Amino acid sequence: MGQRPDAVHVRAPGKINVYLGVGPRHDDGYHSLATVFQAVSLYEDVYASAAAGFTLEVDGEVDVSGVPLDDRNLAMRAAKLLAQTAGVDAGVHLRIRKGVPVAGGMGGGSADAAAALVACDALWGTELGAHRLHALAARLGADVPFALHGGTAVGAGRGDELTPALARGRFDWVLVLSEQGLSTPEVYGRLDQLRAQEGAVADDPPMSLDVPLAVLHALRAGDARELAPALLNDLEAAAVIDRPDLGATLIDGIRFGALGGLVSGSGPTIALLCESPEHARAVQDQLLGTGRRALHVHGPVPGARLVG
Ligand SMILES: C[C@](O)(CO)[C@H](O)COP(=O)(O)OP(=O)(O)OC[C@H]1O[C@@H](n2ccc(N)nc2=O)[C@H](O)[C@@H]1O
Ligand SMILES: Nc1ncnc2c1ncn2[C@@H]1O[C@H](COP(=O)(O)OP(=O)(O)OP(=O)(O)O)[C@@H](O)[C@H]1O
Repeated sequence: MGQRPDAVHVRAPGKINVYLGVGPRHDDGYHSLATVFQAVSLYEDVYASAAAGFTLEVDGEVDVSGVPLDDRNLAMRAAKLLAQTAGVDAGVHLRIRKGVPVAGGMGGGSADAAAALVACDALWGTELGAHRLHALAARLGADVPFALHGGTAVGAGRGDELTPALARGRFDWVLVLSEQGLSTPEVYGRLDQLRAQEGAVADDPPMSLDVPLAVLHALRAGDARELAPALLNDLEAAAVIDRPDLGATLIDGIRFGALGGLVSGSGPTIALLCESPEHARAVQDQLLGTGRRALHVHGPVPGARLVG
């Protein structure tokens, strides 16, 4: 056991799926993925302090009314899973300050879970190490390992089998937020329906599930112009069917000069790729002018980290 602080602060990022290829659905309800995550500069801050039991409070810069405060909360589940696994006989009070939109397709809850793992590991001095923390993260949700990892990474399997991707420089994104969130399982379910309607049948040859070389090359080159035409999200049609306004936002983003754009993860956040910070601010201003909520972020940024 290492030194035990009374309180710790961990920061974890939201993410964009720069590429999201969705393969077949398996019997466990999960789909095989070929995805590229990029962690962006929109953060969840988790403050953990020593306590007898397990308690939680949530506030933030985004609407937090949809966030559960009981055992359904991913951060709470992360703390309890770590305590159980490491045989810790202590509690924690977690305060989550959310900067990532709730149910926005940017992995905010997953970032909370990753941050809670790192925070409780430090608070309790369990020193589990990166490998075992990753294994716990994967049990909490498909996006949680990436929130620990951060940077830019290729995700296979459920999205939890990660390989770091080389990415040079920085990429500037404008995010357009929605007031109403989308449910991740419902969006995956809608994609299955669309595919069934298109006549895809169970004994079709397996879909090819690889991240295109064009995506990896553009990231390696740090070239937003090269990356823009390669952005793709197989969940986009399923998200846009329920939310036609997202299609209009994408069109406006391109009309205002973004190099390209896509729905982030299961949506409804839209991510628009820009060439430079100045370019992103110009696109952001135009979107703000239409009354939309638009933020300028950049990636890649690190995964869940102790602050201070
Ligand atoms: C859309 C993405 O954000 C893209 O990174 C993720 O695939 C979703 O990751 P997540 O929210 O961490 O997902 P989980 O909490 O593990 O699963 C929620 C639900 O999403 C669907 N799901 C998730 C991941 C995956 N590879 N296939 C799926 O079909 C399943 O219906 C699952 O029950
Ligand atoms: N710590 C948490 N923060 C936010 N939502 C949480 C949390 N724990 C559980 N939830 C539940 O999970 C749902 C989706 O949360 P989240 O904000 O992570 O969505 P998301 O960013 O779309 O997820 P992903 O991109 O990983 O699919 C919420 O509507 C809420 O009911």
